[in-house]
Amino acid sequence: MFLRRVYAHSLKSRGFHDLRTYQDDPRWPGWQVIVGIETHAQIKSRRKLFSGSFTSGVDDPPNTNVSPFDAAFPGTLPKVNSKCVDLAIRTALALKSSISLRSSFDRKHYFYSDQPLGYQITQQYCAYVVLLFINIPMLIAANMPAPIATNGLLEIETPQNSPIQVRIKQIQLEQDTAKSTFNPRIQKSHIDLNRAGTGLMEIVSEPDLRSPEEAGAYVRTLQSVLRAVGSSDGNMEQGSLRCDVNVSVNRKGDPPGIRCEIKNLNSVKFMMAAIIHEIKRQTEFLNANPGATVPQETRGFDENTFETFRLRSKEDAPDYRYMPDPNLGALVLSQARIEEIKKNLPPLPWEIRSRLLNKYPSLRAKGKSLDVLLNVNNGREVGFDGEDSGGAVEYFERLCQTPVRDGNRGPERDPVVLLNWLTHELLGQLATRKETFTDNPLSSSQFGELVDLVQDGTITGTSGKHLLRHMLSNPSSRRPREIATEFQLIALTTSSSSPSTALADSSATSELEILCRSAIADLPSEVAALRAGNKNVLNKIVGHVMRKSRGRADATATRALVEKLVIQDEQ
Ligand SMILES: Nc1ncnc2c1ncn2[C@@H]1O[C@H](COP(=O)(O)OP(=O)(O)OP(=O)(O)O)[C@@H](O)[C@H]1O
Ligand SMILES: [Mg+2]
Ligand SMILES: [Mg+2]
Repeated sequence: MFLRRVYAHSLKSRGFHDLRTYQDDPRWPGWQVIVGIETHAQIKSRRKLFSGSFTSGVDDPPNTNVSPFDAAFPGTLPKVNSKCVDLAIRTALALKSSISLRSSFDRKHYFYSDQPLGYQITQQYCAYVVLLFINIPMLIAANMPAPIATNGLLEIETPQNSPIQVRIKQIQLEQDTAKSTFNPRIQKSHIDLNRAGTGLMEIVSEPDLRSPEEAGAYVRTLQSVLRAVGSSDGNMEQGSLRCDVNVSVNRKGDPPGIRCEIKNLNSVKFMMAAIIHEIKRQTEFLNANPGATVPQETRGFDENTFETFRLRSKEDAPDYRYMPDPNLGALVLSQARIEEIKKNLPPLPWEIRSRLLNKYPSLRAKGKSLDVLLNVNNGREVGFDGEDSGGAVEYFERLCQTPVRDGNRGPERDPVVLLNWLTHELLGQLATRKETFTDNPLSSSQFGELVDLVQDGTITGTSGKHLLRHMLSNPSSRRPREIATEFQLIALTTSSSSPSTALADSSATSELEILCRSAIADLPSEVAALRAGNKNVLNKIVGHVMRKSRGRADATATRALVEKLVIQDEQ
């Protein structure tokens, strides 16, 4: 009993007090997987954390945004950028953390070419002097962890489970490093100091995740929170969000295993693949070495082989020689400042989600697409005045309104159809162009009209996608109907199933008939098979017509017409 209590206490002190009930996973039966994630999110501020120089985008020429402090010139001093602090407070409030009214900065020493100062300024310990009055006054230098926020909570959802509460251990402010690139051809390293000193938030989760899927959901949810509060772009591809993932395995009923940390993962896909490989590697090791524990290591991830590899063992772990930064005083926050930021906190993803579901109940079945929408909802400009330049959610809500065109009310729009077009087609095509929602040049009235044209049969779905591609490449204020007419995208239909549009005129009808007749002439053996009762070949004939019409033929109308013509010819 006593030992059990001691064991429970030791787990609790290591952050495991909330161990969830064991759930067997058929991919690794008998094993429990534990994952904790350290996320580094670049703070979305115009200036760096401790210097006045601007932060850089990916396209900035190397070494253009560098102050003497960023380049570690002797005699230069850091000065905290209060905007970065405010954004960290926003994040902490969104993650339901307790904010330290007094925190401090430390130096974490290591020597690397992308680290001009020879140390990184971060938040690790608080070495201030505490006066204790017991019998005689005692002076104690307390080494207390002092990050800006601790004890947070983030609720995540996975399709398999009910919502999971992931505890956030701490949020700390720190500097980003410079970037070094090695050119093997000329055997030279190049250093770009643009990133040096950019503000980062390290957000550390407790070991509350139990599968690669939960880890993926955690990072995606965190991304949407950071974007909603405007504290980070959270863009993994561009490096504004990077994850170190800690993985351990233990047999059912055993205490948690020894963790290995996989560094610097820059996509959710790679992170999940790294976890899967670690589970395989660690369980194989434990099966092959009964009674042993997994050696604690820091590992990297090879994006080509999808495997992790050893970087260093615990024994080789560097001694960072943490010490308080003597050039930076304590970071003292007033309750009033925190309250002010709280008052202006924009709605959080889960609040927006439930508001949208209330307004459009049919979206309940579209949970995944809704998450995509919330995740890209970062159109707003960062500012504390509550100004909103319009994110993806606002765009979607504008789309859902019944349009009034030329004084007439348009058709009622279906939120499910609009969400599909927005998340699959619009975001999909933007992604192939390496763009994000903020680059979308289509107004909500243009995009809404485009979807209306497809919905009322004026153009086919295929033509709708072509039209969208064209409008993304050639931004203008022109109406989609006008462009569709100019490019002859108007659907070819039969007169009997003519859509409610004046544009599907009789010439279009005859064009479809001509195309169907020529397909019948081109495919005699398929026509013979159709006559013999093989309905499957109909798809081939319809496909032929669709191709010849460059996607303008309406599939249902074409099907009916081909059948009719084949039967007619027979008679
Ligand atoms: N047994 C375990 N299995 C998996 N993850 C664990 C386990 N124990 C702790 N963790 C996770 O490891 C992470 C530890 O991060 P933390 O920043 O506290 O320390 P660190 O990795 O030692 O330091 P550094 O910031 O220098 O990398 C946390 O996310 C925690 O949840
Ligand atoms: Mg850490
Ligand atoms: Mg770590």
